[in-house]
Amino acid sequence: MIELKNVTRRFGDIVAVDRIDLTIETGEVCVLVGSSGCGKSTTLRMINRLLPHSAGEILVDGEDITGMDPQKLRLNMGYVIQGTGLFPHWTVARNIALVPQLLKWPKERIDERVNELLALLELDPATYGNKYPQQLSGGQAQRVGVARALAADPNILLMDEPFGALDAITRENLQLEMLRIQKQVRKTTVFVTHDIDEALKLATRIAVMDQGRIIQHDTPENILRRPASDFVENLVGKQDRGLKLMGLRPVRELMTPHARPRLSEPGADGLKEDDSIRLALSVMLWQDLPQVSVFNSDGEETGIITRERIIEGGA
Ligand SMILES: Nc1ncnc2c1ncn2[C@@H]1O[C@H](COP(=O)(O)OP(=O)(O)OP(=O)(O)O)[C@@H](O)[C@H]1O
Repeated sequence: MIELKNVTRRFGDIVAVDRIDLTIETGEVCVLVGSSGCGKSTTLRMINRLLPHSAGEILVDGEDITGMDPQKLRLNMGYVIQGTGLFPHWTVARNIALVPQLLKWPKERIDERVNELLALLELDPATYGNKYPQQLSGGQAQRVGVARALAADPNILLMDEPFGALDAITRENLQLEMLRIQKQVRKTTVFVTHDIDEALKLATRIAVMDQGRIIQHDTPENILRRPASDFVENLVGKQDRGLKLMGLRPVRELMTPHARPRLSEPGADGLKEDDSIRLALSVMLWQDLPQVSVFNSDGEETGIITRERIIEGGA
């Protein structure tokens, strides 16, 4: 758990972060969102003590970080930044091995861990382990950055606009990867972005910041349904809130289940129970279908979702 209590950071006369209180529970993904210069990165960098705070208290699992050895603190916090920060003259494998090496893990354990992480990030270890960062695409390099942050299995993951420089498709893929990985590894994560759609997709809770203050800290659903101010309402977009809410809900919630799962033809068309209702609607509109089949993770058809049901209960 991470707790910020009445935390302030000044740069000369500028108050970059202004008396914020924020609690991030273990296993949560807290996304800090807000316009440029509102204090997101400063907040993140105070948590791993890259920046000291000017006032207030920051606690990690109940312990005040001011009294901790900064190196030790950072070894327990993976840090991912935009543009990756990979060492250009080191291979991918050596970059990922950085923290385990600092921790003096035995070589075999490091090799095993590097391969395990490359596989987790869907990069073939034999193909990518010996490449250099400049031989990778932006998306691949960013995956390596995430692998490096996870290398020594830290409890906490700090991510500062990690996908900000990527094209829309790569970005979306990495967001999906991150959701998948988070299901497996459940790290307490603080993620900075200025993209509200990214925040809605990834967060268990969103902290909206403006001018150094946190103006709302809530679940994505509540941020959409009950924005605390005009600022938050404008940030989430007044008009397409209904669609954004549909994006948060899985098909499972509105499907009509079959009495028992049915075996399906290999490659049969349809949606997965975890797909969003927004995706279901999009598929139906695009293919002009009144309903679509829904499949479970074993590939069995478990029900259908209809256009009518979505319109009745979608948002
Ligand atoms: N090292 C520094 N020296 C002086 N002022 C700084 C420094 N770092 C940040 N600031 C100021 O503090 C404020 C908050 O900056 P911060 O980088 O935390 O914002 P941000 O929300 O992360 O913005 P962005 O999305 O543009 O990265 C800004 O006014 C910025 O100019």
